[in-house]
Amino acid sequence: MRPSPDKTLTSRNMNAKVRKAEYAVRGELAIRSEHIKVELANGASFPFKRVVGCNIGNPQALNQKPITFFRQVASLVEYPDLLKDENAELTSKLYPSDAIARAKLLLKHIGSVGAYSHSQGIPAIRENVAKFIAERDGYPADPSKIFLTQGASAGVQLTLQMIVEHSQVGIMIPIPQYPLYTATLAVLDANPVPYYLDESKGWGLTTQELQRSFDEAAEKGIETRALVIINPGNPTGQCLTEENMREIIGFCRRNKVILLADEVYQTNIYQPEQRPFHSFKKVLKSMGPEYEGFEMISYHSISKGMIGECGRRGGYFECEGLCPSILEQIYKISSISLCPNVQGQIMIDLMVNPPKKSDPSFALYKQEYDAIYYTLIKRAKKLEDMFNTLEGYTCNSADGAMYLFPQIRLPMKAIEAAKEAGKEPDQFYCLAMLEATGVCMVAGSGFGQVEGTAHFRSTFLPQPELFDEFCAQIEAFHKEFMDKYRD
Ligand SMILES: Cc1ncc(COP(=O)(O)O)c(CN[C@@H]2CONC2=O)c1O
Repeated sequence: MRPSPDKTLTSRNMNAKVRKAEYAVRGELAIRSEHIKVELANGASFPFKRVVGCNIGNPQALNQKPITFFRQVASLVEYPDLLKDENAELTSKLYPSDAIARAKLLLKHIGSVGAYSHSQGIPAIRENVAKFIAERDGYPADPSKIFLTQGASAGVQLTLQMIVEHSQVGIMIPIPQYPLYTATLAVLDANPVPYYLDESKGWGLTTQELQRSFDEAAEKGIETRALVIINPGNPTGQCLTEENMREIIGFCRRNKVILLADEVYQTNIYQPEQRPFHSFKKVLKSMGPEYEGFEMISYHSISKGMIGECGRRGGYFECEGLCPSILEQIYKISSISLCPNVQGQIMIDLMVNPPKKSDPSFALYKQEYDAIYYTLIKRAKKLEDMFNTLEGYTCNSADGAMYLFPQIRLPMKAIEAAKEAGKEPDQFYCLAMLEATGVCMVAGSGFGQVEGTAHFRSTFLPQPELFDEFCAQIEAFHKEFMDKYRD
């Protein structure tokens, strides 16, 4: 397409695949919420005092306190002079001995946080990740098959790039799904192959639905090569049973599909007795030698859990059953970006190797970790219960992750008004909520949903001291909205 007279690059002649990509978590609602923040700061009046960002799982943006030990180590490696003998007396007053020891050990492996590291990630940290995986699962892990990344997002994008050979390749994704996947597939010009989670069964997943989705794609000439499983689910919060996981692995093997196991919420587990987290690595290895060579990639991140160090951009993926030549290609692609940022890698090390019971910092670490964990459980339940009292709402509980995804049944008048405004009904509802309360959600249409249904996703992260106000604002808004559009 010819560029316009004064610009070489325009939205018309840019890469059409990039133009097609959408990421609702930071889409229209998030953009409007940012504008409102500026207007509020400039003295504009709104029927609320503050914007509450429930659109993104970003705990520290909502005043969640970072884990003290992690920040102590991070600050020491950032300014190594604090570790010099001449500063020992001052530093020992400010920092516990195990934080000082950890910082020194890390610097022994790293040299400087300002230096490029190994492109696959610092070997000593990858060894700690492998130890963590082995202890978690009871099966060995190989550091040479672990890649540290700029958040799990970068790992997902890199590995999908490896798999998508041409525009007939299909990648199976859950509906509802986290839009990192559809956005990345759009840029790669690949085919999202949707399989539906069953809301009436707690967002359950059946192999019958997987096979239906796979076969339907095949009939269209799509060559499905991978299956994305998000466990615990985002936006839906469900946690898979071991039996279901074995069935899923069986489906992948029968259909020669690589399993992409997104497990970034593996410690956000709120019913550990009834629905504990099982890694796909553990379940796979428990299925015995006939599954030798099964191809799988598992992802983890420092952005979630009780850590919430989203801005540092740290994550990893573990490769299972991939050809050595593919691992070499993954390394080559990783090396083009030189290395993941070193402070993010350090946070991965701290995530997989936190203070132990015998360490001076363990008591504080456990106290902080548990405090965050139990308040997440409490807020999840409170918000779920509130949603289920609202007219037209039904909301499944969150077994895990950081979100609730209520279905909303809106009056026909509201649906017609949404159509008039050129919006999906749930987007229209969320925009109205934002303008009335300052609470920013993400419409279900941004995650995919059964045709004719409407949902939105809310985090349960607003700080405990504001949570009652937050809930009351939504209740009041919803009543007013339903009265306004009552059929
Ligand atoms: C399922 C899932 N996978 C990967 C990521 C990426 O994490 P990194 O920060 O490690 O790249 C996220 C982030 N969750 C987004 C961000 O906040 N809210 C969300 O839905 C996620 O929810």
